[in-house]
Amino acid sequence: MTQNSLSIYERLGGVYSIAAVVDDFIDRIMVNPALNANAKVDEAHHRVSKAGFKYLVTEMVCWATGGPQKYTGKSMRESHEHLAITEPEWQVFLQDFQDSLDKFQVPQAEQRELFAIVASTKRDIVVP
Ligand code: HEM
Repeated sequence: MTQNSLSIYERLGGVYSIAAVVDDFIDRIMVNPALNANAKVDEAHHRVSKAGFKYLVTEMVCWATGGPQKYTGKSMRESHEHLAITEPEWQVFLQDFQDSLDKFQVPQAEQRELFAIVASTKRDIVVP
């Protein structure tokens, strides 16, 4: 199998690597004052357990990158529409994501693919 035929899940190093990045990323966003300035986000971030949140996001990223996991949480629209997330909040979220990917030295090609996956969910998450 050549390098290019590996799924992005495999190129990232599978569940252990993905879970480590998600762990760091969720630690950033759950305490980010710019995101918690949205009262609905702040309420939800303090209601849900960090461990459960990390579990669901890890499951989803593994599934979305071609891993064997199945995502068992709610749809992106269902889990975010009550939060009224704005474009500026989305940009703050993306910067935290960038910082986590850089910290773990995820290569540029994989970063581009991950940002494309994230972008594909935007219309279900950000208010128009
Ligand atoms: C690609 C982008 C995103 C992904 C993949 C994602 C993923 C998830 C997942 C898997 C859940 C749990 C769903 C469930 O409970 O079954 C969730 C909930 C949540 N997300 Fe996101 N999310 C994204 C963007 C955002 C943004 C930009 C924010 C803003 C800070 C945010 C804040 C939250 C909050 C606060 C919850 C808990 C909602 C509640 O239980 O009331 N998410 N997200």
